[in-house]
Amino acid sequence: MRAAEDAAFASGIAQDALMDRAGLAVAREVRRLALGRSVLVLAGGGNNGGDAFVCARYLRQWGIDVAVAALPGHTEGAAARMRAAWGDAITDLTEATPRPVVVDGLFGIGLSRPLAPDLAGQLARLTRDTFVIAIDLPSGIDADAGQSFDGAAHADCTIALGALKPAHVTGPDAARMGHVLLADLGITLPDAARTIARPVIAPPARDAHKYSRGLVTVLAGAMPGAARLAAHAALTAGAGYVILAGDDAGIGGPDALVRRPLDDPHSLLADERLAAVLVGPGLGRGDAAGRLIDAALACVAPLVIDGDAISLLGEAGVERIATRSAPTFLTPHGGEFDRMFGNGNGNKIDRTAQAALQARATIVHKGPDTVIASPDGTVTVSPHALSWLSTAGTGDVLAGILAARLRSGGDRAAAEAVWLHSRAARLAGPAFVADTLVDHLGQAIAECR
Ligand SMILES: NC(=O)C1=CN([C@@H]2O[C@H](COP(=O)(O)OP(=O)(O)OC[C@H]3O[C@@H](n4cnc5c(N)ncnc54)[C@H](O)[C@@H]3O)[C@@H](O)[C@H]2O)[C@H](O)CC1
Ligand SMILES: [K+]
Repeated sequence: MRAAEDAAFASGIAQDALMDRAGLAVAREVRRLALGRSVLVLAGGGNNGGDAFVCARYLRQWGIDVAVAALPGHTEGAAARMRAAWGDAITDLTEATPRPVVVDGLFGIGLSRPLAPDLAGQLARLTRDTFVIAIDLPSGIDADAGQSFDGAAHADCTIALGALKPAHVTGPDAARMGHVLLADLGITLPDAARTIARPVIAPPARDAHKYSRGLVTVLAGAMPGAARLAAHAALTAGAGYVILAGDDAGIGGPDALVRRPLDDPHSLLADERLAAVLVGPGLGRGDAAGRLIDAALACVAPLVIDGDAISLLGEAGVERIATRSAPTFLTPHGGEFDRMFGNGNGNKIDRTAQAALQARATIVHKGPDTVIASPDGTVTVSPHALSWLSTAGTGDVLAGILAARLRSGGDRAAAEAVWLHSRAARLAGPAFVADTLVDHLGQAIAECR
């Protein structure tokens, strides 16, 4: 955002004009949301406060009852000019009284440390039992989502200026934003991370057959139920033919699943018609698991690696994955990700993007926020998973959907899979078992027209 602003200034856009756009965009939303109620605008000393003064000026101009409480501000620059242009009463934060609608314009992306306790206390006092609209970010939040500070504000609605920042979509503070709206400032932004959108999934071609739709082989291990669940999800999510390979994989599951023994995994995976191989769900961590992983890594088909397989491969697996000739997809949750890539610094977006480059693989880093990063640098964030998804088996379903989407989804397969999985969870309603997700995949796909 800083770079985009600098480029806009260099191209001749005046800082005052940009601040006016920002403040006006906020004022329009405040007018819409306040519904005639009186408004208290909190203004900080920097540019976030500058936006707040612009907002207050427009609200006053539109006849809305608005008061301003501010921190001491800079004496020059755009923010100081906006403060001067307000030209009306300004109270100290400690003397301000709450109003039904509070606009939080204390700090935005310039925040570099936690709010001082007395300031955090004032902010909490003024935002209790009021409708809070945050300018760019609730004050006290690290915009880069690198860390989570004590004393940060919360909002009912956050108006992100120009672009979503990492904290809007990832990390624990994403839950403090309320409803996030994005205001266009009319400046050019680099092609950075995107949030997920409903994919378009075409029906199979008129002359489609089971192999053109995609042959998927799922390798079963110590807990064959997990592999069966993944295989069932793959069948339902659009694969033409699904093989469930394993010693006792023959119990239960749909009759359309084709069962194969796993006595010779190398020749099983040598089938040139394979659209995808999935290894990991319920694999276990014994010697047999290691041999299956070796066979899977050696095969020339696109490969999805999930669960135990990621943990078993660990750090040493990164290089082995990077040297594969066919595309590889990893679907770790946080713990599995850390086991393979370490739990280094930075937010989830940056860490996942870095890992994708290292492993030359597409990584679906799961959690309440799922980050999908490809080796070509593309990043897609799915910000708000349903917390009901946090049960055993839902990851197996995701891995199966992903394996199924690889043939027709190509580069978009991972985003398609995450969207379908998340949508199926919403359709399943609360308190479902993972198996139930599979029953809702058809409806989720039907929505992707
Ligand atoms: N650049 C522009 O013209 C526009 C920016 N927009 C808005 O500006 C903010 C970012 O503004 P900035 O001045 O860089 O920072 P803040 O207003 O967020 O912070 C001000 C200032 O406060 C100091 N500071 C940092 N942490 C603390 C703390 N914990 N306690 C006290 N003081 C702190 C630090 O010196 C900061 O510089 C952006 O979010 C937008 O709202 C607009 O988009 C329009 C154009
Ligand atoms: K703010």
